[in-house]
Amino acid sequence: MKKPVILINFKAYDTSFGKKGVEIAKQIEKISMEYSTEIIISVPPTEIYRIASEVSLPVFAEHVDSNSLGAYTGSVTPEMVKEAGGKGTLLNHSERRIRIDEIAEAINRSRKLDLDSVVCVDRNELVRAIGTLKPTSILIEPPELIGSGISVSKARPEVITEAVEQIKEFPEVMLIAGAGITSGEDVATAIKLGASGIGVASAVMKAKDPMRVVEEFVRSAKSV
Ligand SMILES: O=C(CO)COP(=O)(O)O
Repeated sequence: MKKPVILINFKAYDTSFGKKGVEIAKQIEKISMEYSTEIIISVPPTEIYRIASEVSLPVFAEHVDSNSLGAYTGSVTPEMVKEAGGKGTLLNHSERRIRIDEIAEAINRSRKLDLDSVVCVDRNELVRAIGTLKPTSILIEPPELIGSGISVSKARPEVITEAVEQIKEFPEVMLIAGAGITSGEDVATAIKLGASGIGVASAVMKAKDPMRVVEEFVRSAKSV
């Protein structure tokens, strides 16, 4: 993962899959190329293969299961994500919590497969505990701000600065921040507060013109 990290989490909006999902991914790819900036997208499991085949962006899973291969109906494992063309995974998103032992197992399996792992945490108290597991990155997101349009950068800047302090114990782990990011200013502020980048969903996936929004985010991230 390269700084500034811009991670767009597709979630499960009506724009997140099928033709619309591919269309948004292609628009994001255009901006990524134009500004020579890596943009990571995390997409639903059904879309990993299709989107990874259509664009050159790093495609992440929004979640993986940590069970081994075998008789586990419905599971999506790191091995499957890798084979589908994925480059990494989100873990423990507020909308998809998993246990700490599952997080540890998923990080280790991902690492062995050369997949990046981004572990979401909802509060500062978890940064150290997750940091010891050495994921590629920790994404801190106060849940009450997710999807609110009120950004963590403006409403809870101390969450970012505290997490940035705590992550210093783990120099190989990046700290990114998200929840309610809607403007270029929100992106720039998060980075100025010490984050290595941002995670975002609704401001892009629900936008009339997602390309314009992504362009504003990338410009702001690069301007810091
Ligand atoms: O959950 C998020 C990204 O993982 C943030 O969501 P919003 O950008 O919609 O607040």
